Amino acid sequence: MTAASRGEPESGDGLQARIVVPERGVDVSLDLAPGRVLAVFGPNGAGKSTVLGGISGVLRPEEAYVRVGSRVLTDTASGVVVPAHRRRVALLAQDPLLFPHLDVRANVEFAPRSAGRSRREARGIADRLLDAVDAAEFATRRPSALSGGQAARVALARALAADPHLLLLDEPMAALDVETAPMLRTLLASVLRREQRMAVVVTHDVLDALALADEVAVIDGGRVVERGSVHDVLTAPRSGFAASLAGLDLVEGVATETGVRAVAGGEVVGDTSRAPGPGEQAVAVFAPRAVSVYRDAPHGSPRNVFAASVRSVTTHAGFVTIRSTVDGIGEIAAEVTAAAATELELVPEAQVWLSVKATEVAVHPAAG
Ligand SMILES: Nc1ncnc2c1ncn2[C@@H]1O[C@H](COP(=O)(O)OP(=O)(O)OP(=O)(O)O)[C@@H](O)[C@H]1O
Repeated sequence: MTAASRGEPESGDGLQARIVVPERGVDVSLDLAPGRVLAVFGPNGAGKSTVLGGISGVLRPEEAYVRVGSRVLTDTASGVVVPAHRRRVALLAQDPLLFPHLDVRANVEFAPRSAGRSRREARGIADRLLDAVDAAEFATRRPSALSGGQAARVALARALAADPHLLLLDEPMAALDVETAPMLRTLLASVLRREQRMAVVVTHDVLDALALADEVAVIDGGRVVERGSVHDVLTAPRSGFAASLAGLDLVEGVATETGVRAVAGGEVVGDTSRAPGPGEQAVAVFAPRAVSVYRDAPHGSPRNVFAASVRSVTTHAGFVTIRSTVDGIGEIAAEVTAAAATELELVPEAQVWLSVKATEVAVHPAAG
């Protein structure tokens, strides 16, 4: 069976991967063009690390096809499995896993030396990369004398020293504190851009998508449920998970002539110019700040008016987010100013009315 007959492109310069691990409920196909960065999101246990393991070769899936550029690294159908260390695929996880007995420079020199580079060449590569990740001053230290953020930068330099065709980052910022993470993110963004690296970044932080990625994939329940440019996924999400990343409200259901009939029976009316045909799976998406909150039923005739019960009230930078439950629709978040929240006495269990103008609601096809 050829790659094409399995529905996979046969050649190309980018990444083509299908990872199937039935005992983990994972069946994921991913592709990526050269020089592009993909951010992968998904709930805990969705299968993100399993996919990276399959691509990097540290995991041997039952069924897999991995091609990076013109090299087929795994093809279980024809028995091809290139060992992890010969893939030119670098996997960088939360734990930097530096060699404890080597100093920082020797850690970075290790890959070029193993690839047959001279001592002088390896030294040049290490010094350039340590400089790029702003770690030149630690060159002679042992890993045990580095902070978490310093070790993460050295681990990045070490990964790049192997000149990988593909860089896989598994929550690279997760173990870092709130001051170090933005620094590493900025550094990673400039390194990836400058070196035109193809990379897949698994993350829970939308800032990583904004700073590092060109494209986003959402994995849920072992499947890719949403895929698109960072802009499209964050401005017009099609899954509840992507909507929560983007900070938008999303109501799932089926398309009607005028909007979306939610699973629980209520209807949200909206702009249907990009909607699928009536009866198809659809989502209604709107911004919490487009939701008006009242204590009494509003007058006039906005199309979407819902009686709601406040569940939680949280504040952020002078704005207040009110999450409420609406019968027949589900949970809706509204954002108001702190002044308005005080005036309306918005506290948990308050009974309120929510209204959203139909022109503020985008109706489009639901995710995969
Ligand atoms: N070593 C393992 N052996 C068996 N099952 C595993 C193993 N590692 C993960 N799993 C299971 O495989 C599924 C996918 O896990 P995976 O670690 O890939 O998810 P994830 O999306 O990376 O999650 P997280 O965001 O929590 O890191 C889960 O159901 C998990 O329990």
